[in-house]
Amino acid sequence: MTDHVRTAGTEAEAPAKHREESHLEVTGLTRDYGDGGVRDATFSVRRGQLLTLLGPSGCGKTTTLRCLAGIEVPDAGTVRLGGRLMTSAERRVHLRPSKRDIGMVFQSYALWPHLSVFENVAFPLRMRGAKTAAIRPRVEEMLNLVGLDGMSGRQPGQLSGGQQQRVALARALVYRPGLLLLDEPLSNLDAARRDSVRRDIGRLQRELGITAVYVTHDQDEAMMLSDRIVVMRDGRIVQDGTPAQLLAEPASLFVAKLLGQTNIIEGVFATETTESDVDGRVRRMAGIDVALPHGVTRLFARVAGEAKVGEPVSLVWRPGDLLVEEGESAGNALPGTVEDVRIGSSLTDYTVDVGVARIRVFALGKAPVPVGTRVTVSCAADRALCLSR
Ligand SMILES: Nc1ncnc2c1ncn2[C@@H]1O[C@H](COP(=O)(O)OP(=O)(O)OP(=O)(O)O)[C@@H](O)[C@H]1O
Repeated sequence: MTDHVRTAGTEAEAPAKHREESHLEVTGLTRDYGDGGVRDATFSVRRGQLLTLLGPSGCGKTTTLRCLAGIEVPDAGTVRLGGRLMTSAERRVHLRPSKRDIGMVFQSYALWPHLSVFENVAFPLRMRGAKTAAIRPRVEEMLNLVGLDGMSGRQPGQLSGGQQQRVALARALVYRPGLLLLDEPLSNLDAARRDSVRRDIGRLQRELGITAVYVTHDQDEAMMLSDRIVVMRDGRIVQDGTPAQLLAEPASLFVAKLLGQTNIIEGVFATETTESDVDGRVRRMAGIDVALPHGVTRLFARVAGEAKVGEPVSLVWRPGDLLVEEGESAGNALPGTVEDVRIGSSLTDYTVDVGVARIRVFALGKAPVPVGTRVTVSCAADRALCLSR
């Protein structure tokens, strides 16, 4: 599934073509705090792409980012940016953060409160000795790009959280760094501002062609922004791929659950068949026996990860893939009773009690099925997943 480069050798051994493709290469990165940190992380990011480190709190995302920034010194591994060695624990190479050509955006904005918006954004240019005449147009261009033209004279305290984060973004990008690092930049914002700042980050990163590493525990942010996602758990990388690959082929239940709302139905992997998809790839399909109150029913799903016949497995149905119909229904379906209906602006959110589980369904239907109705919930077999428990 990986289309990125894993380079195990030294800089001299890394093939030139690979170095060209991978703008950032991280190999065997380890920072051991005893009880936490990051272990043996290997991943790479192509030029102009955005990679997200996704995982629950404490899984090592920030530690990894700090090692990339040079704020943290790893115990083992290498970090190479644009072919240049930033860190090699083995060779005792460790470039200071200011020597790395990296821009950073933090959850806390980290603006200088006593400086104006203009001076905050101008700061990295002044640090690098830019001429005063060159500073004004660059700062104004950046403020324009983040939608803050006309606010350059204000102090950070006179701005909303979203505006402050835009200033931080402008400051990080004003000297066009080779790499942009973002650590949970939306966490302090309310839902509406989060959405608009997220869009701006995506647009700017694409328009400026910046290579970026983004840290979050929010799967929606990761799915919407990323070219690739690296999933972390307990300090280790457990899977990486494009958002579509991870959704379609999660390697474990942990990854499937992390990537969004899931309904889990327990069963036993009873039969296996294979079928070819439209691209001619052979897929494993499982028949899963689920024990309902009135007997066993067999449901079908694509096999993801390492699940094997005879094992207890989890059948994963995603709420957006399901259909609720009144009465009986043939196919890959479970009977149940509508327990709750929430009508949202674009979706109806059902909870259906199927005896062995409560199933959430996000449906587009305009005339919702009322609470108490006997229904069937169905899922196309190629949308359902069979994963080891
Ligand atoms: N300076 C440190 N000293 C000791 N342990 C640390 C230090 N920094 C982080 N840790 C531990 O390392 C683990 C990973 O921390 P890290 O901040 O990288 O996680 P995270 O995935 O970014 O979490 P969050 O989403 O909560 O920010 C945690 O168990 C944390 O307690």
